[in-house]
Amino acid sequence: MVETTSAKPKAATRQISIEGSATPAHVVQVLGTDSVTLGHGMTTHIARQIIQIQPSSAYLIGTDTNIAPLHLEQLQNALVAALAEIGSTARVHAYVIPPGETTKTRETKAMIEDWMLENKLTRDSCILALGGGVIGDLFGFVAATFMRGVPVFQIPTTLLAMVDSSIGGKTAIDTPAGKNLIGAFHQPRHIFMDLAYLRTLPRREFVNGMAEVIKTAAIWNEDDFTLLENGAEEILGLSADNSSSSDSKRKSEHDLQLLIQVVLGSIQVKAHVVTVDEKETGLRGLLNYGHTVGHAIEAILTPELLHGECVAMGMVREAEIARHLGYVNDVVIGRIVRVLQAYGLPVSTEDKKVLQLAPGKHCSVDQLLDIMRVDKKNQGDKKRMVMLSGIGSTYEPKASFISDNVIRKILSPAMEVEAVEKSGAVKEVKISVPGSKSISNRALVLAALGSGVCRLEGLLHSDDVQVMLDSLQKLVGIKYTWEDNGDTLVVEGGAGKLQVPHSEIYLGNAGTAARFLTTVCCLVRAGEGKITTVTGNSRMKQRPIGPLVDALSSNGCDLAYLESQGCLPLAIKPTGLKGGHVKLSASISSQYVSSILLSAPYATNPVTLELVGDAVVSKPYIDMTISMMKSFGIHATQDASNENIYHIPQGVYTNPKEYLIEADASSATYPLAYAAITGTKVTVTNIGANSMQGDAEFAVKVLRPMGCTVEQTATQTTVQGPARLAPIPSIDMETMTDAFLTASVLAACASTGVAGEKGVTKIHGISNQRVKECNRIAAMVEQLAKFGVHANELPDGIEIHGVAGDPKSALKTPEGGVFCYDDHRVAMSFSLLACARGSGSKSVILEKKCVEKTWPAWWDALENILGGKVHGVDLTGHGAAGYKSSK
Ligand SMILES: O=C(O)C1=C[C@@H](OP(=O)(O)O)[C@@H](O)[C@H](O)C1
Ligand SMILES: C=C(OP(=O)(O)O)C(=O)O
Repeated sequence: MVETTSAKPKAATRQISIEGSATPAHVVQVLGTDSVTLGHGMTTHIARQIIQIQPSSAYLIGTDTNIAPLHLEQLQNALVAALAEIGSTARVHAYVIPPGETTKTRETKAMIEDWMLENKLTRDSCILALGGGVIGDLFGFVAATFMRGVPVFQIPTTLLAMVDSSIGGKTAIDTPAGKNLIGAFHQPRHIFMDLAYLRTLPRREFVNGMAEVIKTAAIWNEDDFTLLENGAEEILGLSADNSSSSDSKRKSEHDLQLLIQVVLGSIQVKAHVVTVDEKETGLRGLLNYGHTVGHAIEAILTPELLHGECVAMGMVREAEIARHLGYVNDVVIGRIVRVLQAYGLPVSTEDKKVLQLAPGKHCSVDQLLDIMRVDKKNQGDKKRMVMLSGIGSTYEPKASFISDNVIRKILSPAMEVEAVEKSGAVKEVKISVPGSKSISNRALVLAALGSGVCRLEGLLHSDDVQVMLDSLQKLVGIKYTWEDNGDTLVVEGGAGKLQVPHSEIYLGNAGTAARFLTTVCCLVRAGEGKITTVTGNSRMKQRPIGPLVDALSSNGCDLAYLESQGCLPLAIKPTGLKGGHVKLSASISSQYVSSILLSAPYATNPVTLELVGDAVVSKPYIDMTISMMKSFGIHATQDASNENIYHIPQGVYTNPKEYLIEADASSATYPLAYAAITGTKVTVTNIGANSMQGDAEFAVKVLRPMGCTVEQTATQTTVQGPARLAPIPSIDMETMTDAFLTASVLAACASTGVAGEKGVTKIHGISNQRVKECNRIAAMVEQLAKFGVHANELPDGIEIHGVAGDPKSALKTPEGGVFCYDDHRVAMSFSLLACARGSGSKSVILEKKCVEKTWPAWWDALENILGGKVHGVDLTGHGAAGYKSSK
């Protein structure tokens, strides 16, 4: 592997002062000469420089009808004045075309050329491309071929054109076969980037350019990437139509310096890369990160979606391909996704924004692969794309060859899982599972509320944690940095300082984040008249939060339901939490209890929390909360005479220097169950009896009674599956509710060993699983039936009638595929049942992406570590009606 990371070079740069501008400009070298001037308010300078660098008989400004009314006259006047200053009689012309990619054609090029010929422009003329990427590419290409080539100056007016297309001399037009397929390398004489132009750039266009800035940082420089991660709100505030920033604020020196830092960092990389590899024989190909998939998406979604938006989606997919190939881990994907989302860029073609902007358009995998066939980076029929090896580094110093099979697997919405063939000797597989969702989200709340710096090691990188990180950034204003290639997150706590966020707190379908942060939002005191909106996805808007809201309201907090009673979204006023005696009903979710516990130290008075009503569920999670609060310096205690009463002292969490997050015991149930269901041996190397998670007992309490050989040490768990799984007549899984789905698919394969007799397993204590990511009990009954397994609901659980005899012959093909109800645990559990089917059989698991809630790399782990076989399938298009998504 070629490490391209350490202190990678950027192009040489010097500062100059510009007449009439208070801000010094930066001059960047490309191909050994001063080629880019980046400054603010430089029209006069630009005009004088152009006529000095390139004395000509005529100057033709090429622009479009969007830019012309804003900037053309000013530039024309400046040129005329500059020419007059030196007594030149050179002509100044303008050619204005309609805006947009659709004009970047052979026809427009011919029209411009004919006009130039008619107007007697000669070889000593010069073209000035004033506009975005289309103008730069098109007028650049006109310049490349007019009279065998005339000089061109690039004057980009969009962020995208500044950081990307204006540098490097690529010029082109589009043809029906694809974008930029006909063109030439024609280096500009100079590129003038006047940041004042960005003041008129709409926010969406600004964000469009940020996609390329993010891309460049991702392949080249982690520090630049960190700046983008932490500065999203501020950087977005620099866009023109940002309502919260007035014109005067935008023009402030600090903002301008930040903008210069962001743009300069990016163009220095591009300038360096172009200098090393002008004609793109290797290194320059790295700038195409995200573009192989991105261009294919763009070909379908243009003009509704912009180039940067498509590249953003491409970056995520290409990073996922790198993860599948083992080059990067979840941390990298998490950071890429989070930073793109922070700037409002779409990260998947299923993104709400994409569906709104391009309704009715669909990117089928076959179509995407087909479009990729004409990518310029391809060698013959071999596709190439840029593989990251970390943030700021790439696997090769050029684009890598990737097989269609791999691309299909990552792009497909569904996964086909092959049955696992039993081989003779059992070999042991070792696997470490990702960090605990529950512990990650608690640790983040604690560290953000605490004082001092905390290094969180082993954090989970998944959707649920992502929404927590984003929200804390907004609520507490904390900044993060990553160490050890992203394995450690360094959080500087706010010591209880909180603010009403500028935008809504969106928590997807993360129960922990939604519940924990509802109380944190009540803690906010400053910001009278302002409101925090807490919301989630459509399922989260159905999941109950009423008991928590009731408890907080009775304590003087002001929360209002914005849609349905008892559910998100909520409007929360910054009242602070009064404290004292708080009564709470916790029979639906223990997360309500953890929520109040976590925030209680910051109440005005010490909190006594009394749990009332029916029995409390998921008690191990409450113990986990108390134990973690202790690690952060606050000792909550259970009342000596009433175990339903907790006393929480006031205080501020003291951040431990380091906090190690346990691996996820619920996730560990899947590889362990894989051993159980396939009769193989699996060791989960990072979950053992020492864990504070209830689900860590799954192996001992569920797998062992089912006939597995289980060895559990303090830190790891090994399971050897039996020849036949035995049913468990009755088991209470109240302390490990999330693991009941895993147990259910095992129970489906369990039999008594008596011919023709079905083994029945009854799971109790899990009734609140009806209000999780979906109604999980109903979901299991429905989907098990597709495999020919009968199950029925119990008031507090599920009864499963295992197939009599060998599951290999008894389990049927789940016709229409397994619906996952957008529930990660349904998807992971049924992917195991698919492994247990007869030789050669294949089962389709729809909505494969839902695993990203807690284990984004599950499919990679199933195939690359456990030894399962999976294939990407895209059932949309043919027979799609049968595959309705539950979303
Ligand atoms: O506090 C936590 O981290 C969790 C508590 C449990 O929820 P309930 O208390 O609602 O059962 C569990 O299902 C969830 O995945 C995580
Ligand atoms: C129920 C779950 O999640 P949450 O309640 O945190 O959304 C889960 O992970 O299974």
